[in-house]
Amino acid sequence: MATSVLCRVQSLRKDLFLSVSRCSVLLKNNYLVKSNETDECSLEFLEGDNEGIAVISMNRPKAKNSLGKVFLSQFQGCINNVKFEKNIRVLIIRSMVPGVFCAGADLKERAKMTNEEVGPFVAGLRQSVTDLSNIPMPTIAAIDGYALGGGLEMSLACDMRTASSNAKMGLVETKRGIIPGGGGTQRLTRVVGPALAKELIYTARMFDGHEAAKLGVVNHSVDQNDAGDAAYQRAVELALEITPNGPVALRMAKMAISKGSDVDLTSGMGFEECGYAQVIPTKDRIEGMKSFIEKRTPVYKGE
Ligand SMILES: CC(C)(COP(=O)([O-])OP(=O)([O-])OC[C@H]1O[C@@H](n2cnc3c(N)ncnc32)[C@H](O)[C@@H]1OP(=O)([O-])[O-])[C@@H](O)C(=O)NCCC(=O)NCCSC(=O)C[C@@](C)(O)CC(=O)[O-]
Repeated sequence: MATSVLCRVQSLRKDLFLSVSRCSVLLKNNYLVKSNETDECSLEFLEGDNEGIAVISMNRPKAKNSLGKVFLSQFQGCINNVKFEKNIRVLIIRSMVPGVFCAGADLKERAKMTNEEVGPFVAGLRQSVTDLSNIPMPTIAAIDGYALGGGLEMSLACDMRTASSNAKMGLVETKRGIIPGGGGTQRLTRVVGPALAKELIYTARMFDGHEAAKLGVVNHSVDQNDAGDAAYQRAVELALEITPNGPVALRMAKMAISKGSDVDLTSGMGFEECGYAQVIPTKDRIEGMKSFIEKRTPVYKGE
């Protein structure tokens, strides 16, 4: 069973407050537990066998999860809250809208903006996607449908991606007379290299989940199931391979790989050294060795 949460009581933002105030809430462990199905983005912490996994669910059916002002504000709220969760070891981003992950920029809302408004709005969108990429724990995007423009950019800001066979992905911005603005020019290039990124962006080509795996855009592709959530199920499986491992180690590995990928090898080794220094004083490091010697499963506490 999942516990849905929106945000910490102490950090309620006005827009989130308005959203929360419309739904039934109760206090639990310092969180406002929500049950408002009209929220465009919500955060939940899985329990039982899936404990340690947080899920951001996108749910804006009428506009195919496109990135409008309200959506982005709620998405940012989810990110702001999950990043401080010491007990969360993996974050999954999924859609609750059948057949679509995210349709990118909200083109109808954008059409009403003046030229002066567009630049700052896209800068905010870019920052939200960057905030997602900077979340300290491992992240997985579960792509069970269309992931276009900003939708694919959002998934590229995650550490890993799973996709279903019916997923359709693409940085289609040039078809709309713009360029990727949520980090796609940079992150797709880092994932597949400049030649392929250029081809995909210049052509605005769309590709399915299996093609995406062949191109290296996603880690795993799976045939879609009757429920339409095969990529999400694969993401949970992947998360469950990660959750038993040392939480501090996971975060330090992410930091070293992410920061190291942007610099030369020698500088990258510096990030590895910094990350390693953080795990040395942890109780989890001792537990890792002790459990091996005692021939039992380690119990990590993130300390
Ligand atoms: C996703 C499919 C294939 C589904 O295709 P479909 O299943 O045939 O559904 P549909 O096209 O009938 O869409 C259903 C409803 O969702 C709406 N809708 C759907 N997408 C959007 C959208 N983006 N913005 C606003 N509304 C959208 C659409 O207008 C329609 O509303 P209705 O006509 O029923 O009132 C199709 O709808 C589609 O092609 N959508 C547009 C995809 C697209 O071009 N996205 C923008 C990319 S540019 C970008 O993301 C820019 C960025 C982020 O990098 C930088 C920046 O912010 O500028």
